[in-house]
Amino acid sequence: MRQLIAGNWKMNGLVADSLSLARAVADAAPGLACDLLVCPPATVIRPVAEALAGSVVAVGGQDCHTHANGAHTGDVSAAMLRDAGAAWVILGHSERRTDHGETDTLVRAKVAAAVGAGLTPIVCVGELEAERLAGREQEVVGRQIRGSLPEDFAGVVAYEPVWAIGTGRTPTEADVAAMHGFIRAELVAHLGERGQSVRILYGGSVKPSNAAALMAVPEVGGALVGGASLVAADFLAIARATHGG
Ligand SMILES: O=C(CO)COP(=O)(O)O
Repeated sequence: MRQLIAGNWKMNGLVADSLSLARAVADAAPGLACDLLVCPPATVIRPVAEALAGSVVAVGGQDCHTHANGAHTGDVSAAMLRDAGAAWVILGHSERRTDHGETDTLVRAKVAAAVGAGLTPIVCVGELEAERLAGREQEVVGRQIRGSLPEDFAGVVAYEPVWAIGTGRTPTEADVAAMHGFIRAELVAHLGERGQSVRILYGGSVKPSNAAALMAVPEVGGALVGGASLVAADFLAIARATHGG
């Protein structure tokens, strides 16, 4: 399966800079051997999606509510993301889990809402540094997978160790291999045969300098890129580091 390079722009981007970033990615996309996705803030999804219409670059949101509409001030539903031009949505990012107290149960409900609205979910899992130091990373990630993914899950999983996000630190390739192998086994145990075809992205300080090594690790199906996705040249360099298999 082709690797997926997804950019999580987080809370960054006004219309003008978002459009130039999106266009720069789209211009280079036809020559790349991976799938490409950008996830801008909700306010610029529509202009970015319009600018990318007809390109191979997909657009996603960064969160959605569990309900399609209603009295939920400040929230955005999956149907609204879809209506704005998104086809994907990131769910359960550690920043959502930390900043907004999101639980596995809530993430699971959001997955159902996203799929119901026609979006493909990318569900994020990953341990805190203290949990890794205590040797509990597989226990934590296994619990997140079983709690956050419905049994009929057909999206993407992103392994993002919380301590690697925005820090410039990454796990060793051996640690990534061990965790992705563990996640694959958990997916198959939880989802049956369908668990074999779920792409497992790595996220956390992916840069042009480390992308080739990380993307070559077995069971790494691509990357979820934060900071480096805001610079077109860096995001594209990461995309060129995929193995296109
Ligand atoms: O959180 C991330 C992507 O969702 C990773 O962020 P950084 O690439 O900035 O570490």
